[in-house]
Amino acid sequence: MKTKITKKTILKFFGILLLILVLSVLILFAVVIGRTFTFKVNTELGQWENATTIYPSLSPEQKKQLLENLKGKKMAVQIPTVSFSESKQNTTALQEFDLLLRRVFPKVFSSSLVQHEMVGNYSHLLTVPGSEADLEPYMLLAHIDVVPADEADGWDAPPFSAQELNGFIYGRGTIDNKQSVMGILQALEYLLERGYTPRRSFYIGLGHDEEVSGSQGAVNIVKLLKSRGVKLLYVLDEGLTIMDGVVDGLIGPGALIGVSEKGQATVKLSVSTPPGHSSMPPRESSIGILASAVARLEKNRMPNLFGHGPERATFEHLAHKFGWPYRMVMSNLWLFSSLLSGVLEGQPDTNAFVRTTTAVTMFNSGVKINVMPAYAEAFVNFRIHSSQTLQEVLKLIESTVSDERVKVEFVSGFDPLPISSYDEDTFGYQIIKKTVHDIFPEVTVSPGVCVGNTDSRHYTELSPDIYRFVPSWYKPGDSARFHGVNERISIQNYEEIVLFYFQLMQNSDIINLPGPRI
Ligand SMILES: CCCCCCCC/C=C\CCCCCCCC(=O)NCC(=O)O
Ligand SMILES: [Zn+2]
Ligand SMILES: [Zn+2]
Repeated sequence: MKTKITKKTILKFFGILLLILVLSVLILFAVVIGRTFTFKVNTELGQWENATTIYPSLSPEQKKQLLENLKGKKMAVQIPTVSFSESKQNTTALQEFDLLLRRVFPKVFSSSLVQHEMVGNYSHLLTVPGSEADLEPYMLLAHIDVVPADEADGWDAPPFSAQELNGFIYGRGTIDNKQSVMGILQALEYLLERGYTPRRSFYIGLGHDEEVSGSQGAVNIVKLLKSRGVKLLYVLDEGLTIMDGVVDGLIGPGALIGVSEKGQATVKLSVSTPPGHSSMPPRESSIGILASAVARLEKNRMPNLFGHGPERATFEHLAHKFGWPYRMVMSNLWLFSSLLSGVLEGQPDTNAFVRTTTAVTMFNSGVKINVMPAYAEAFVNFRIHSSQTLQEVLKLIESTVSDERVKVEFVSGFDPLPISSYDEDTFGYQIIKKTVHDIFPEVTVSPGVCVGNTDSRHYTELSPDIYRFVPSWYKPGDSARFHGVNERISIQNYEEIVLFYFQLMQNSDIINLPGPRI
C-alpha cells in the first residue's frame, strides 16, 4: 500500500525533526556546561555503629499514659500557656505547666543523673551528663508557650479542650509546640525507667516565650550555657515536618529538615491628615492613603528567588522520588527552575519557600463614623528569603511605598539565619536523618528552609549546626492549622514523636559517622 504524502505528514515530519534538534541542542548544552541529567546528592552511608541498646517501642500502658499526659484534665494541652505579647503572658498557666512537668515526669525531675534549672522564671534547662565527657554535647529545644486561640474563629472543638475527634487531639499547641515539649521529656522518662545512661552529654531547653521573641527564655539559656563555655555538636528545634501529599508529583512522604530559617522585618506604616467633618471630606483620607500603600506592597510581591537559597537543595534531594515528568524537572533545575518556581508560588505554603513574603497583620484607624481620622497605622510582617538581607528588603519596601505622606518606620527584624551543613560528614544532620529512617522507613529526607522562626535562632554562637524539624505529619490543609484553627495531632503521630526522640537520644551516642557506602 502506498503512503500518501499529505500536508499533515510533512508538518508531522518537520515537527519531529524540530523536537530532535531541540533535544540535541539541550543535551549538548548540558554536556558543554558540565552538567548531567541527574544530581548525585543522596550519598548512602555505610554500616552504622549500633547505639540502640533499648528498642524503641511502647507498651499499651505507656501509650495510655503518654496520651493522658498530653490531653488529660489539666494536662499539657489544657493549660493555656498563651503569649499575647512580650509584656503579656499567662504566667499562672506557665507556673501550672511547670508543676505538671514535675508531676508527670518523676524520673526526669528526681534522677540524680539529670540536673534541672529554671531560667527567666518559666523556662527550663535540663542537663544530662554522658559517661564520656570528651564527646561534644548536643541540645534539644522546644517551647511551652502558644499563640492565642479563639473558639469563635471556627474550631471544631474548644482550643484548650484537648478533645479527641476521629483519632486526633484538637488543641492549641498540639503541633506548635507542646508535642515536642512533652515528646522529649516523655522519651527521656521512658529511657531513664529502662536504666539508660547516655554516652554523650545533652541538654534540653524548653522556652516559655518563643512566640514573642524568646528574649527571656532562649536568650537567657544561651547566656548561661555560654558562661559555662558550652559548645554544641548540634541543636534540634521545632520547625519543618514530614510532608505527605502536598507537593505534586512527589511519590511518598518527605521529611524536610530545616537547615536554616528565614529572616524577618516588621515595619509600621502611618499616615497623619487633619481631622474634620465627614460631610466635607478631602479627596483622600488617611485610611485611603494608607490602604493604597499597603495594597501596593501586597500587589508588588518581593521577587521570586527560587534556586538562590537552600530550597534548591530540597528539590535536588527529593528529585529521585518524583514521578515522570516531574523527575526530569527536579533533576535539571539549571534548565527548569523558572518553570518550577512559577508552580511553587501558586500556594501560600510553597510560595513561602521561594520569596520574601509580605503579610499585613495589623491595621488601626478611626474614632467615630462622622469624624475624618487624623491618623492611620498598619503593621506589615515580612519573612526574608535566604538570599536577601534585611537592608535589601527595607530598601524595596521604601521604593514600593514611595509616597511622602506615608511614614515607614522599622519596628524589628533580622537577617536570614546561617545555613547549617547537611553533607555526609555532618553529625547532627546525619543522626537526625538516620533517626527519621529508623522510625519512618518509608520517608525520604531532605534539607529545607524553615519558613517560621524558632528559639534556635538565638543559639548560633553555641553551634554552627542548627536544625529545625519535628516528625509531625503535614498533609493538604494543614498549613492553616499553624497559628490558625483546628490545630491537631493524631494519637498515632504523637506516639511516633515520642519514639523519634527516644531513638534520637540513643543514636546521638554514636561516636563516628560511617563513611560513604562503597
Ligand atoms: C517543598 C515545599 C513543601 C512545602 C511544605 C511546607 C511545610 C511547612 C511545614 C511547617 C511549617 C511550620 C513552621 C513551624 C515553625 C513555626 C514556629 C513559629 O510559629 N514561630 C514564630 C514565628 O515564626 O512567628
Ligand atoms: Zn513554635
Ligand atoms: Zn508558633
